[in-house]
Amino acid sequence: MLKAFLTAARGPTVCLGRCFSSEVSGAVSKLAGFSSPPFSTEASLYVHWPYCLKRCSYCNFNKYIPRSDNQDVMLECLQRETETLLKLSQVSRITSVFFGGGTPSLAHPAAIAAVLETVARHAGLSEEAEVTLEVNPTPIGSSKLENFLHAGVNRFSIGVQSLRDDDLKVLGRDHNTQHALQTVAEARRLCPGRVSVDVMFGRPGQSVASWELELDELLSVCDDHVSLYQLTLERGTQLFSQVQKGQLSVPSDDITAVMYESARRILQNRGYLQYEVSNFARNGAISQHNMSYWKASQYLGVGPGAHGRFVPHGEGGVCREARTQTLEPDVWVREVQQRGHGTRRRIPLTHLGLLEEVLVMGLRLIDGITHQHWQLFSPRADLHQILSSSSEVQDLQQTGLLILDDRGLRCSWQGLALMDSMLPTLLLELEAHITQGLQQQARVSGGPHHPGAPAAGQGVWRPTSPRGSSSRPGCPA
Ligand SMILES: C[S@@+](CC[C@H](N)C(=O)[O-])C[C@H]1O[C@@H](n2cnc3c(N)ncnc32)[C@H](O)[C@@H]1O
Ligand SMILES: C[S@@+](CC[C@H](N)C(=O)[O-])C[C@H]1O[C@@H](n2cnc3c(N)ncnc32)[C@H](O)[C@@H]1O
Ligand code: SF4
Repeated sequence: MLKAFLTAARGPTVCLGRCFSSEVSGAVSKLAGFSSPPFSTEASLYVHWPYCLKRCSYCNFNKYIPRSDNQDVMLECLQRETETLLKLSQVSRITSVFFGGGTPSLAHPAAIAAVLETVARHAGLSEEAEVTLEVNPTPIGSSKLENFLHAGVNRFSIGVQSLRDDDLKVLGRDHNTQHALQTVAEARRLCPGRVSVDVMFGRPGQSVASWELELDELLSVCDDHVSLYQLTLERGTQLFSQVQKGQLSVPSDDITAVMYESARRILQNRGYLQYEVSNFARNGAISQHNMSYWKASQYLGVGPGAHGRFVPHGEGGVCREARTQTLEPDVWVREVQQRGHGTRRRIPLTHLGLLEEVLVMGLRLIDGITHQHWQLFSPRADLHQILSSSSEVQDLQQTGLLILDDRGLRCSWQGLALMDSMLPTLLLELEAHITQGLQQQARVSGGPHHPGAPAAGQGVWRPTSPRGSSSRPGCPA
């Protein structure tokens, strides 16, 4: 199963404030193969709320326990950074907004409303745009749901994680099963058809039989969207050291593979169609925002540690950049107050880097990557040209794990669970094809690559190493 998180390569960090003029970047693009993604004035927006009431034992996301109430200053800075990034990207329409964290349900509903107003003031935000808020199912979170709805939220993503009190304790959650059930029921009352639940499997002490029973219980109370994540032991977390010391044990890879397969079957039997490695929906309730990641669309990331991918048209940029905001909230606040944004890392994506993202993210989808979609990013080389002549790719097709046909490239049902092991082959073929093209181009134009430009594959975002099996969220955290 895929560990399909994207992680930053330890490539060169682009100096903040440096910008390419269109003319220079155009010339560099030609020789170094920088990306010119399809021109778009649209983007989705991710907003990170970095605070939690307590640390869950397994979590290594960017979150902090607040030392004091600084909601006012956080709000001011989130608004200011949203404004800055909207101007910089020249995006005129935001297609979806996702408030994630951390625990964004700790924010005042008025803060959520104010961020949405900022978006609407500086770019279009249509009435129909999906606006998701992650909710921790504590009594505090659920009592505010109605206010969040009035603030403009129209989709709730609830971190249920488990319906077993003992397991919730081991995970260090600050809710119990009763709280989770109440929150899901209240969210469904307010937002029918637009409630998602996150649940984790592969937890300490879990068996296949107990997991199947628990999932069945969850499906009888939940709404139309389920995200299923395999618990990943993250270095530096309490759970990691408990397992290292032998105080707790987690199911083996073979067992978690069986858990994943049985969950896929149970969800399918209950009418939830799998549309991505970790995501299942009934009645077409797929997550539009996450879809923008898997389709490699532009997105802005606002708040500490948020990630974005966009072309900074506002300063004459022509290639897409992978951007990360400063992680630590106090430092991020200072930076936003001083210069309007807390962007810490800017990495211009090469043509190869962009295509790698299209491939890695797109293959997570059950429908994979269509030829039309690929062509938007790679008008000159289609998927057949890049992959068909490779004997390794042919082997993957013959074993029934990978499909490359008139529709495009995708994993089979069986292949989706093994995508991690297929990616290196596909990425190598892609790299070889693009590098060959660049070498030919350099020979024709009679010169080496521009000295200041990263070579193809350098300073780009790469998939994590193909180890182990995991269905942790395919989102850019
Ligand atoms: C980062 S949390 C933020 C939402 C919210 N604070 C919560 O915990 O419900 C988003 C989701 O990531 C998933 N997640 C976090 N840490 C994980 C881990 N170590 N392994 C697998 N999934 C994880 C959980 O399912 C969680 O609902
Ligand atoms: C784990 S996913 C869960 C999504 C949920 N299952 C759903 O369908 O709505 C959400 C988490 O990923 C992380 N995340 C998503 N988009 C991000 C971005 N652009 N930058 C940084 N973190 C992001 C955040 O920690 C967020 O809590
Ligand atoms: S899992 Fe959610 S609530 Fe728990 S520490 Fe991580 S972000 Fe906070």
